[in-house]
Amino acid sequence: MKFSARDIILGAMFASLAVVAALLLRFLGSAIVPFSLVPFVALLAGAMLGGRLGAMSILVYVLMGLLGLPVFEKPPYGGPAYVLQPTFGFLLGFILAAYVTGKLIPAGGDAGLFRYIAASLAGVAVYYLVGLPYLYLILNLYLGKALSAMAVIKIGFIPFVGADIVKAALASGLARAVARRLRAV
Ligand SMILES: O=C(O)CCCC[C@@H]1SC[C@@H]2NC(=O)N[C@@H]21
Repeated sequence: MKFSARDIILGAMFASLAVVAALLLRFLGSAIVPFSLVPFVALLAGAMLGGRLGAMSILVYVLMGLLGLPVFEKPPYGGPAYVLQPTFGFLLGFILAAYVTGKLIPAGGDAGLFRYIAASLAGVAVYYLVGLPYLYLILNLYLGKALSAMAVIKIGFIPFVGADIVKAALASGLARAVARRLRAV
């Protein structure tokens, strides 16, 4: 897999944006599943950089955290043991979501807004499909909470899905506007 200097700079920028997005909302407290702006960054990375580079940028963010940098939103904020946090599945899901979102948008910057929104919504579906089963497994099998699937949906999906659709729409609008501007120059 080859990346140009431009790819590396863009990937690093989006990894940094994910860090800023996580740090910005730390003050919200330590709910089991926090409100997060990282999904917005992941969808934007996929839509703007394409599947491969978008996913790579979010992978770099997740690896920074796993290596011990305090870049995640919830305590303990980083380190390898974060894989046992109930929300770690969402972080894995963001990598895949960036990939899927980017792959569903044709390169070249002339896709319509509907295409961007559909691709971003597919990305939202992807991170929930990874994040919710992971949340269920960690809460039940590791933390011994005995929660039903419905209870997990009430903690990890219902409070957030509306705002996540808004994030997908905003990421789509921004990515398309930037692509059109770049095509015009
Ligand atoms: O940093 C973490 O530990 C990941 C947080 C995941 C939060 C999830 S992502 C889907 C849903 N939308 C949000 O705004 N928060 C949750």
